[in-house]
Amino acid sequence: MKFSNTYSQLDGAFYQRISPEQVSRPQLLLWNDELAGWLQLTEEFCRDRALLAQYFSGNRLPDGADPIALAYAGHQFGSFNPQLGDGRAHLLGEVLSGNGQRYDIQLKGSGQTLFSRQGDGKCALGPAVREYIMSEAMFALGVPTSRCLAVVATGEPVFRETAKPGAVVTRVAASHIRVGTFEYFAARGDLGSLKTLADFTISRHFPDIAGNPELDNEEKILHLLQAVINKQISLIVSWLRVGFIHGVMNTDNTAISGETIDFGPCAMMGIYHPGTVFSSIDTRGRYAFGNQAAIGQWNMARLAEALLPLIDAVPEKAVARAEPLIRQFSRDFDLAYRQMLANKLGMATADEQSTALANGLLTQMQEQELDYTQTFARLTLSLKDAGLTQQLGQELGPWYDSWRTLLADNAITPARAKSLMAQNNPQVIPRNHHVEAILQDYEQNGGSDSINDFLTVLRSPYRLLPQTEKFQDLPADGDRHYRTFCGT
Ligand SMILES: Nc1ncnc2c1ncn2[C@@H]1O[C@H](COP(=O)(O)OP(=O)(O)OP(=O)(O)O)[C@@H](O)[C@H]1O
Ligand SMILES: [Mg+2]
Repeated sequence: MKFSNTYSQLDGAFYQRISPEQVSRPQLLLWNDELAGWLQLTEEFCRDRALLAQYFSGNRLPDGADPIALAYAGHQFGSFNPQLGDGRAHLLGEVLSGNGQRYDIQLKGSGQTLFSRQGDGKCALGPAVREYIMSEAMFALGVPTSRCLAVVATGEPVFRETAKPGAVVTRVAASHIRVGTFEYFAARGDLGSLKTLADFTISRHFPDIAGNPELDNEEKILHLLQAVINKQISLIVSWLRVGFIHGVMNTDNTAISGETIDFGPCAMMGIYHPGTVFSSIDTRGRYAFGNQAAIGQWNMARLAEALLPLIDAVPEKAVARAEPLIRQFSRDFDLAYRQMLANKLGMATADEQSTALANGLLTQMQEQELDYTQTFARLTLSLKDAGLTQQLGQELGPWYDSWRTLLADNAITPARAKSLMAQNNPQVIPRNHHVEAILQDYEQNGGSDSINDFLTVLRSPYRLLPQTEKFQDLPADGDRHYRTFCGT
């Protein structure tokens, strides 16, 4: 593993330098070969599973690692907490992929840090495996996301309501800079660090801004804000495309890189309803499926606020420059969202008719309590299947005919529509009941026979494999009783 660390070269205000805690009996449960290859880890490094268990439990540091726990703040359910930070995570360092992209390698569940507050610094096995499964599924679905390289069981219990087996999960992300990282320095009035962070972020994630000689320093900050907003818009539109509910879109869980991060209470929507919430602590539905765009905008407003001192020394002037970008979020989101829905219905561009048609379908899905993924998947297949055409014609009534008519009116052949739809409508999502069954196996038996089959299916979400059917049945209760937890 060849580290090339940059964040740990920043000054001590940004992190605590601290090693992971030792664990007693590390055992490598999951190892992501494909990701290891992408990160250019050598075969020799990956061969010895006992050694990998030592490295990715935190027991032994790979050469060149420089472990740190990052400082950050964040708005949690709307309330500001000035001091969060990695309370159970250690960033080992950064590595470069074959195409020169830089990735953080971070252990989570690896022990207490300065930022642990009341927490034990640990992670239970269930949430670690959930993070692995969900992030692999999201990656295969084409959604920007952090990924997992390994899950190592620690051989030690962690105490939640009851004793549970413990684990360390290794996360790989373009960086771990969060909206909350900016808020941390802004709230302290530490403008020097805020500026350092902005420069670091621009050169790491948005080199085009850094290298643009036409921009002065203040304009660079505005461009940074716009670039982060654009990434959030694409991210949330992809979540909505596949029916993903993040569940805890706090600003400390909003990565500047535009990747999905923190899979704690996330879930997939089955039956379409914009009000769908599974997280047990989200009692008011702040992070409901259909609220995610508005929350994305709210989070970007918090980022803008944190950046204000770098935009203009006079607060009113800074606000006047940043505010239009936040306002524009809704319009840009709406455009991207309508485009995504048009694509899901086989049309390359959105117009009033495609939007009206899509809204009609969503309303009908809500009223008839239809499964979101299955409905779009069946519509896709129906373009080449007369039996399914007839079935859907009956189930969806006049809507189905008006869809086919609109395609025909726009001279879109069924074959062309199908090929676009097949790229936008997954046949497979990580269904909540299957994810839970596997997590239960891990918690009770230390492993699961079916995880490899499940991962194989999840890694080809746009194709039906022989094993697919086994994992795509709908939950008996329509997930009406399903609840998720933060996993802390
Ligand atoms: N068991 C724990 N011990 C110490 N700190 C914890 C623990 N669980 C969560 N925290 C801290 O509480 C805050 C919010 O937790 P949250 O569940 O959003 O994050 P997380 O799942 O630990 O990490 P991440 O956002 O990096 O995926 C973070 O500062 C996190 O480090
Ligand atoms: Mg978090």
